[in-house]
Amino acid sequence: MIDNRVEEHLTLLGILPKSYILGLVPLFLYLVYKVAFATDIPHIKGIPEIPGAVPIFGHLLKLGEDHATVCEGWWRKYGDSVFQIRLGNTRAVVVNSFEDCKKMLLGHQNAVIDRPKLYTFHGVISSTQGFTIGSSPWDDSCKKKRKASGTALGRPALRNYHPMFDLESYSIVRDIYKDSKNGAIEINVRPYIQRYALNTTLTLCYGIRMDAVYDDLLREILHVGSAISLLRSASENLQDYIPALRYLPNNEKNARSKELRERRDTYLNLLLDKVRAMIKKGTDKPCISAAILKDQETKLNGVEVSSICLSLVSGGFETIPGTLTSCIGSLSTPEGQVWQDRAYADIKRHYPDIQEAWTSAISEEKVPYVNAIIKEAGRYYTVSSMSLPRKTVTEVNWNGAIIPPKTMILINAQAGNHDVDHYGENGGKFDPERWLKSLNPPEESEITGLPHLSFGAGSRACSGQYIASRLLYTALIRLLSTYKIVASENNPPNTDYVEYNQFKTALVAIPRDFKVRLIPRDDATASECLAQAEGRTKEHYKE
Ligand code: HEM
Repeated sequence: MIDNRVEEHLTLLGILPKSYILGLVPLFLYLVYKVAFATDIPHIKGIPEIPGAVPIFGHLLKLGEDHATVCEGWWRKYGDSVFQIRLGNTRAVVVNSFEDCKKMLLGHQNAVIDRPKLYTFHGVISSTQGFTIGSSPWDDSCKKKRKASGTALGRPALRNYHPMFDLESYSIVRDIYKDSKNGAIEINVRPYIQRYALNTTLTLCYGIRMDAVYDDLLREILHVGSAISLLRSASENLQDYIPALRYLPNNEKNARSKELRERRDTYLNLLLDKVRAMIKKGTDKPCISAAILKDQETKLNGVEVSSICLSLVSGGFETIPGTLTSCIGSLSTPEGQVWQDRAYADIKRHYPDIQEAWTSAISEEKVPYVNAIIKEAGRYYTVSSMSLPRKTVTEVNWNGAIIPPKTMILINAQAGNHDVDHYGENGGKFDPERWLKSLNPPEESEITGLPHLSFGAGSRACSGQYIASRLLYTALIRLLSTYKIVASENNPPNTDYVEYNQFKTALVAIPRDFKVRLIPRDDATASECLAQAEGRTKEHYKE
């Protein structure tokens, strides 16, 4: 209400006539309503909205830091697997059960092919190197980038990478053998796996790798990448959904984003410069950036090349370590000793000579028990718990309710992956044997369709899923055939599918640190496997 004295004042001053001021009141109230309650997409009829949204923030405060777990709780509390929420000024549809996630991603794959643009990530962090593929809206440029990455990461391309799988997985065992004094000292396996994942994508993109686990450039890339992943979640970035916050003085989010952007630009430019220099000297290795830089006919521009390399580097360096480290955590528990023994017996069944297991692991994924462990690790530890957000390009008719174009769709992969209606009563437990139809001998169940939601599905599914499976497989075969892995008594792993993650706000989970003790299975064979791998890789990579 406008106070009478203010009205008189303004009227007396001759600024506004009284009737005019009264006329402005509804406009003012409308504007207040608009700012406090309005969303990009109006309420969607026929899809329940979670109660308790507050002005301006909507459900953001209720969602807290761990959106996947809170949404899973809402699904169970209110009984609707699909519901709408308000993230500040943005309306989003959240999908929770396995069947509904599958139906949204596969049944409506053309309609949900787009990705939303967010202020902090797209507007500030990505303003120089372009968007990663996983964050690019669906347009011609994204199509070209997805095609190029699909070629580099597809199943047929894997055979070109055998020497790289050999070298990088050998390096894990070589260094943990050395640093743990062949099992005498407990170690944290994550840094070795981080180097494994990062070296793989750096080799693919730039033909460059770092041999030391604590190499400065390697650690800088990992540090900046993780810090950026923290800036991509809704709970960290209220300014993405409440635009007024962007204009606060001393905006720390923007300052931090710019600092990280500069640090990322520095190493991406350095890597590309190294490739240019190698091309000039004729010493460049086969890799994506050299191929594109040398190919004058290429249809990709400079920003697109950077974006592809950035997508591959950031696509793998946290997802692989998150999955593999947590998987090793579960295998190292007392219960996990049985799984390890069965996996070892299955490796020996297929490869009575362990050296053959080492050499074959780079080119074929033949051991059913190890495949079962990999599927279960992917499902149980849903490292990207809310997947990557999607946006509708056309209407989606969801059981009669019309979800309009441009609506944000959030796939709660964590909820779908632990859905007891799909995976049975023990859906909340880590159990590799759920993927086997027989144990003696282990035989994989035939899966038609989607085993789990961790790689997404449909039109924007993970481009790196085949290479990811091979990386997990090769490393596990070599580790499990060399060591029995036992959890540290003082620093054991947290194997809860929510609590294993130390940063709930990050886009990709970062497992809490833990240590394991490694008990050598057969010293003589391990030394022989390492010596042979060293010989092979030296021969292959000699200048
Ligand atoms: C365990 C390992 C991995 C997991 C759990 C994972 C998970 C995901 C998820 C959930 C998505 C979004 C899918 C969707 O919207 O339906 C995605 C997209 C993507 N991933 Fe992965 N990823 C992994 C490894 C990798 C690797 C190793 C690479 C590259 C070397 C990679 C490259 C990509 C790319 C380029 C996209 C974007 C696809 C698009 O938007 O069109 N990923 N990944």
